Amino acid sequence: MSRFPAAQGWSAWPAPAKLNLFLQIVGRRADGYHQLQTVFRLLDWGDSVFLRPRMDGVIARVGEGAAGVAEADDLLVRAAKILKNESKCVQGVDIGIEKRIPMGGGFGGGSSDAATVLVALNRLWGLGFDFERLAELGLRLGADVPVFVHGRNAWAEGVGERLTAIDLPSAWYLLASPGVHAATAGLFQAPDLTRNAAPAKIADFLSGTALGNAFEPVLRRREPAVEALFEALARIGTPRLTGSGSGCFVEFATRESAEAALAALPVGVNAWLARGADRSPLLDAVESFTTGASPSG
Ligand SMILES: C[C@](O)(CO)[C@H](O)COP(=O)(O)OP(=O)(O)OC[C@H]1O[C@@H](n2ccc(N)nc2=O)[C@H](O)[C@@H]1O
Ligand SMILES: Nc1ncnc2c1ncn2[C@@H]1O[C@H](COP(=O)(O)OP(=O)(O)OP(=O)(O)O)[C@@H](O)[C@H]1O
Repeated sequence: MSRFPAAQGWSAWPAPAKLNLFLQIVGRRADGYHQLQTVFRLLDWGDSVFLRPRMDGVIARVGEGAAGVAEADDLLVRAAKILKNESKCVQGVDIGIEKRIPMGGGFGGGSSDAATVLVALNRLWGLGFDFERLAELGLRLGADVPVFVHGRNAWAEGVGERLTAIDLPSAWYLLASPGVHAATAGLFQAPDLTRNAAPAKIADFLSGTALGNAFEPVLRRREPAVEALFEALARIGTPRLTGSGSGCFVEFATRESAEAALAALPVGVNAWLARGADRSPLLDAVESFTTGASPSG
């Protein structure tokens, strides 16, 4: 039984993971942030966020939360606080999480959790903020939050907030984690990171000429566990890095081919499968909530 049952007022909301199918750095802003070009692919797999509005105005985390993350630092809690401050809403909320997305893996878990809180609480508190406004608030919490708010696969520029929705073919992914935490801020500072790539176009990605990840060579040099994972995955396909790592993935056209690859991996590789989404499952949950049906709890 769920620790957050619908009978006790909880509603359940998906927080999908993402992959960066392509990532390069084309410049730097005056404030030091790097300007990227990337392709975000949303997955039909991720964390589950549980929300229960409360009338006393208190925002509280219930249960364990993300491992090792203090309540005040938790992106779930920070997202709810930002929304409350901006809206002057008098309500509060209890927040629970079932974490599945490994932290620091480049799968965007913390950012997606935050986006789900913004989008779902906007409904539950009846605020009526549009997605643009929610994405702007989300950007204050992290560069990857806006794409999760909009919920569409996207070509992204700027720091990841200038989004152009794109359609991607259906695909299955073998995801793998080497178990090392890649600190995003540290990797952006790496001296051997290529920061001046020639800008690509969406067509370069779609035709398959732009598929690399600028962090991949840096992380493979720094982390023997990442290099070892790449070598293991090369036996079953073409491994790629997501985000600033350390998570890796291999793309397959069908579920059957992904399953066969998973079965062929050496024992000890921490890998699992996920389907690429056409759009975020969060959008479906929000739309069914609007039409009067309660999301599953
Ligand atoms: C690597 C990606 O995951 C690709 O999707 C994102 O660009 C990273 O996004 P994120 O994890 O949300 O990162 P943030 O929490 O916003 O930033 C962490 C730190 O990384 C550095 N940072 C981040 C994004 C960016 N475009 N340039 C940077 O230099 C900054 O020092 C920042 O303080
Ligand atoms: N609810 C949360 N879930 C996960 N991490 C959180 C959360 N709240 C705060 N954090 C912090 O954010 C850090 C990054 O976590 P996250 O899972 O988003 O990493 P990531 O997948 O590498 O992100 P990205 O792909 O956006 O770079 C964690 O190490 C943790 O300290």
